[in-house]
Amino acid sequence: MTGAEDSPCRILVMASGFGSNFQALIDAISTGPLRNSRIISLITNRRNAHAIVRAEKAGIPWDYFNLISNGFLQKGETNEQKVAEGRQKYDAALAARVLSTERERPELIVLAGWMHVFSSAFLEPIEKAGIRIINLHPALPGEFDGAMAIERAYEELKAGRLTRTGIMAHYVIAEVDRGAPIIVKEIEWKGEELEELKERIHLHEHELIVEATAKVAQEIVEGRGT
Ligand SMILES: Nc1nc2c(c(=O)[nH]1)N[C@@H](CN(C=O)c1ccc(C(=O)N[C@@H](CCC(=O)O)C(=O)O)cc1)CN2
Ligand SMILES: NCC(=O)N[C@@H]1O[C@H](COP(=O)([O-])[O-])[C@@H](O)[C@H]1O
Repeated sequence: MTGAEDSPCRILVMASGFGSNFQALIDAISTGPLRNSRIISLITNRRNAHAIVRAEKAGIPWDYFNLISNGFLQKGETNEQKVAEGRQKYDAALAARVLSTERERPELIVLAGWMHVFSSAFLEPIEKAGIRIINLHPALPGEFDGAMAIERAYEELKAGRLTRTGIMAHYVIAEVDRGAPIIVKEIEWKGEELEELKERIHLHEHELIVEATAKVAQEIVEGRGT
């Protein structure tokens, strides 16, 4: 890489859990497939997320920012209006945190097991700043949107209503898991139990998230200044 036009794509990863896909991205930067990128930071909404340990081992700055712990919603609140208001305020504050002039600004946000549904309060300011958001989802387009996708697919496979499931990386829009697909991979069921299927799916996910992130990062790097 020579000038600013060839500097690595600045990536912010958001993860809520074990972080094996985050680790796949970290490893891909050092081993080559993601050499066009740099992970500038991790944001997690779960203090016990193992993704934090991975960030610390990799020397990647991380933030913990939680809907309840950071005071946007009372624990156990059931009033729908209060919950909606709290989520909107959290989302707006999270966007402000991402866009703060006190931190390096990302060009791409990768959701790697981020378990919080964004409202427009996050999506709009991020889109206005020209930052793309992509998400890894363990299902095929239009199937099993939302959380627990693999478990729900497994029930359909066992019932004989499906013979395959799949995974995808997609752009993030307000409608959950309905953004334009970037890469889609079908995964045939081999008759295995749920945990074995999950393990096999996760291995495919680790490849797909790197491939999709590298593809979008390259488009960003090549599109700078155009
Ligand atoms: N507006 C969007 N937000 C998010 C998207 C998206 O496509 N549009 N993708 C998700 C990731 N995701 C599936 O890929 C997903 C994650 C979590 C949930 C969910 O129901 N979350 C619950 C809380 C669940 C929990 O804390 O365990 C919630 O937010 O209330 C659905 C889909 C990321 N965000
Ligand atoms: N709807 C979003 C969703 O279900 N994402 C899923 O969370 C897991 C994160 O694993 P990880 O923490 O080991 O990367 C992955 O299976 C990913 O597809």
